Amino acid sequence: MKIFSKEQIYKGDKLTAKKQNITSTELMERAGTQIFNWIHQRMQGAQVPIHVFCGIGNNGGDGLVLARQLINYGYNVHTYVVNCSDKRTQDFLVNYERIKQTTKKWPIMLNCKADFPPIGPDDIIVDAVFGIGLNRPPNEWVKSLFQHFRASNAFTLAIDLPSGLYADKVPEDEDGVVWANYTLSFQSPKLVFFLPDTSKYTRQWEALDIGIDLEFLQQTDTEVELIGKNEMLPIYKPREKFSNKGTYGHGLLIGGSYGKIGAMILSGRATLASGAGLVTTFIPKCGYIPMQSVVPEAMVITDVDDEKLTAIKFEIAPTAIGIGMGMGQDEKTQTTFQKFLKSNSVPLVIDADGINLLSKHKDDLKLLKPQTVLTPHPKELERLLGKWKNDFDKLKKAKAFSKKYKCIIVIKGAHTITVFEDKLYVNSTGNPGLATGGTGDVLTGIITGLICQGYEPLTASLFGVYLHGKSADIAVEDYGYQSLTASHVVDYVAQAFLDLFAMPPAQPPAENEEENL
Ligand SMILES: NC(=O)C1=CN([C@@H]2O[C@H](COP(=O)(O)OP(=O)(O)OC[C@H]3O[C@@H](n4cnc5c(N)ncnc54)[C@H](OP(=O)(O)O)[C@@H]3O)[C@@H](O)[C@H]2O)[C@H](O)CC1
Ligand SMILES: [K+]
Repeated sequence: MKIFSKEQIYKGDKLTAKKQNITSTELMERAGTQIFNWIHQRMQGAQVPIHVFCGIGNNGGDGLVLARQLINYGYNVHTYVVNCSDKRTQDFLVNYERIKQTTKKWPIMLNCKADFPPIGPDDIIVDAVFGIGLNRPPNEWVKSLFQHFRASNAFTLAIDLPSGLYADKVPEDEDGVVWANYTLSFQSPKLVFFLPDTSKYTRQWEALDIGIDLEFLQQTDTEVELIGKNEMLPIYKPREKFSNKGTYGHGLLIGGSYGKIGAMILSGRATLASGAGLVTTFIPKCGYIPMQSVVPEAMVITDVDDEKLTAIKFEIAPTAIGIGMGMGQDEKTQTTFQKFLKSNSVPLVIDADGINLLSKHKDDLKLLKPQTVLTPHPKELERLLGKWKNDFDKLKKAKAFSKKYKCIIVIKGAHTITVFEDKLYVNSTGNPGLATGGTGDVLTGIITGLICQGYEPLTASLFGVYLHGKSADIAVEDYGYQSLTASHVVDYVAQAFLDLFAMPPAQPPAENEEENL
């Protein structure tokens, strides 16, 4: 799913009105009606007090459309105008008139703290104060209003995005933002829903289709894309009938050190589970017996050293290599890693200590071949890029780094973001159960296995991240967040593949349909 910038959203609105020969007021009516339908479907007329707080722009206009429709359907509605500026947009004014003609209970003007209404914990707040038009921090009294929302503990539904949250930067003061339970966003979600600094402002979100011009949606290239099943299904490569293990590539995993052979076992198992034809692991001697015993499918080449890697040498011709898992940062390991980078021409995934060694010896970064995949967690990324001011700064630095070294950066996190040059791919699968040792080793194994099967490194990264998160999402149903381990994630990769083709559960026939059976 594309994630549009706010400039693109404004452009899409204009174009839609023009092409569909409708006014912007009609588009607002559509937007407000979609929100109304969403609420009405869930509330079915329940008389819970609904407080609709409208700003003075088009987000406020959406709120007024919603409030009018709720009133028409007999809901218990209280409408407020948060009078934070003397300006009014045209469509706000149209809908302000319309609501005044609908009910004698006119919207209440809020001008200062003394005007705030009481809000009960079982009431509902609709936040339509600011949308994508926010361009400066809210006034002090408006901030207090947002804190009043939060203190009420009422369910808060934000329209388009939580007020006080910018579409494209991190707010300075978290008290100046609405903390929403749910956000109904028009046409596509906003990037801020997925970033560690800003995702806390909405627990859940949903995108509502307001009929923006299809051609515009299809043809506009966005900087950000949300990756889900719909994006992954078309790239899936089916297994051929007349194929053999050679068809699906030979994955080589290099890493491990005394006490960290488990990382390599997990990676090895994951490379196999993702479909590689053959897997070889290159590990220190101490790992030979455990690896052969636990992963009988994998072949093993050992270093001359018992406990660490000192001389990476092999005579096989791998299709893809994953390196760095549990590898340690010994000086001798650094020397052989650098030598390896100089001579290697096989597609490469670098993880963990591989990344740490690159961060310590930044000159080695120029040895990376184009489309090398790096899979850092936030600390490893910081070592690589230096400190950042906030998430937008982090992404800017990551894009510059990716362009400089032509590499793919998989920034691991609650929503893993894969960065390649100027593009950002936000993953939609995964859960907090993945916050446990070894899951990163599994991810590296999966991505390496996918490259072995002919997926381009970028596609393999996106698909690998998606499958890894999906495995965890399925596994968590059986193991719960606390007990989920990296081994479970490997065990459930199969389910993640199968889920790509799972049919949605059949709906029971509607009553009148049943009669016709
Ligand atoms: N396709 C769609 O997504 C549609 C979205 N709609 C809704 O429209 C809003 C965007 O509406 P807009 O009027 O552009 O912006 P806002 O409502 O967010 O803000 C209105 C104006 O408020 C001023 N402003 C900005 N920051 C502050 C502040 N801190 N304090 C006071 N006032 C502020 C600013 O104007 P200025 O001239 O004063 O700078 C804003 O322009 C979108 O989010 C959707 O909800 C459409 O209804 C349908 C299509
Ligand atoms: K809002």
